Amino acid sequence: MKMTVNRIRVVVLGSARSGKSAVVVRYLTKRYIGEYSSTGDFLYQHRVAFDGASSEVEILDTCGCAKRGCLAEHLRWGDAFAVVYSICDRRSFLAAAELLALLERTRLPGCTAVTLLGNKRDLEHARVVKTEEGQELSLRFGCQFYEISAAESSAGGALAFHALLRESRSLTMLLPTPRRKLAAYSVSKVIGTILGLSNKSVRKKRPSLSI
Ligand SMILES: Nc1nc2c(ncn2[C@@H]2O[C@H](COP(=O)(O)OP(=O)(O)OP(=O)(O)O)[C@@H](O)[C@H]2O)c(=O)[nH]1
Repeated sequence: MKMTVNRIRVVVLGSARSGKSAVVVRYLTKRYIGEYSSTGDFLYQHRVAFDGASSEVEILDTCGCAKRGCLAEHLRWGDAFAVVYSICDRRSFLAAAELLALLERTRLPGCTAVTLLGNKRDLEHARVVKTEEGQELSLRFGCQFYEISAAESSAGGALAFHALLRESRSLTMLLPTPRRKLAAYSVSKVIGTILGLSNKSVRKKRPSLSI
C-alpha cells in the first residue's frame, strides 16, 4: 500500500535555559547532551510514520532570547507548537503562559496543535511549579500537557511529540484547503497588527542549519 506523505512544521518555544534544545535533541536522537549553543534557531528535519501515513517533520528549536519580530515569524511558520518551561523556574512558567496566550490570539481557534511541556522533572527537589499549575494552564488554553525530563529519559518527550504530531495531522486533514489558506493569511495579518509589523516583515525566513 502506498503511503501518503504530509509535512508538519513544529515550533519549540520557551524561555532561555528551559531545556528546549535538550528536549528536541533527546526526541530526535534519544541522547541527552548537557550544553547546547543558544546563539540562534536550529531547524531539524526527520520523517515519521504512524497510523499508516508518513510525515516530513520540521522542528524549529528557537533561541530563548529571540526578538519579538522573530517570534512573529515563528508563530506564522508553524503548524504545531511545543511550549517548554522548567518546573524549577517560575519565570519560565509565566513566559509559557504568555506564549500560550499569544498563540490563542494569533492562530485560528481549534486549528493548531499545541502542547505544554514542563521540563526538568528529574529536579524534584528544586521544583517551584506544581504539576497542578501546569494542568490548570493547559486546561485554560485547551492544549496538551506533559511533565518530562530530557535529562532522565527519552520516553516522555517522545510521547509528547507523537501526540502533538498526531493532533496536527488530524487537524490538517479536517481543515479543507481554502480554509487553511485563509487561516495563514489571517494569522499573518493578526500578528502584524499585534506586533506592529508589515506583512513583509513576518514572511518566512528559513534557518540555515538542518540535519
Ligand atoms: N536536570 C536537567 N537539566 C536539564 C534538562 N533539560 C535541560 N537541562 C539543562 O538546562 C540547561 C539549558 O538547556 P538548553 O536545552 O540549552 O535550554 P534552551 O531552552 O534550549 O536554552 P536557550 O538556547 O538559551 O533558549 C542546560 O544546562 C541543560 O543541560 C532536564 O530535563 N533536567
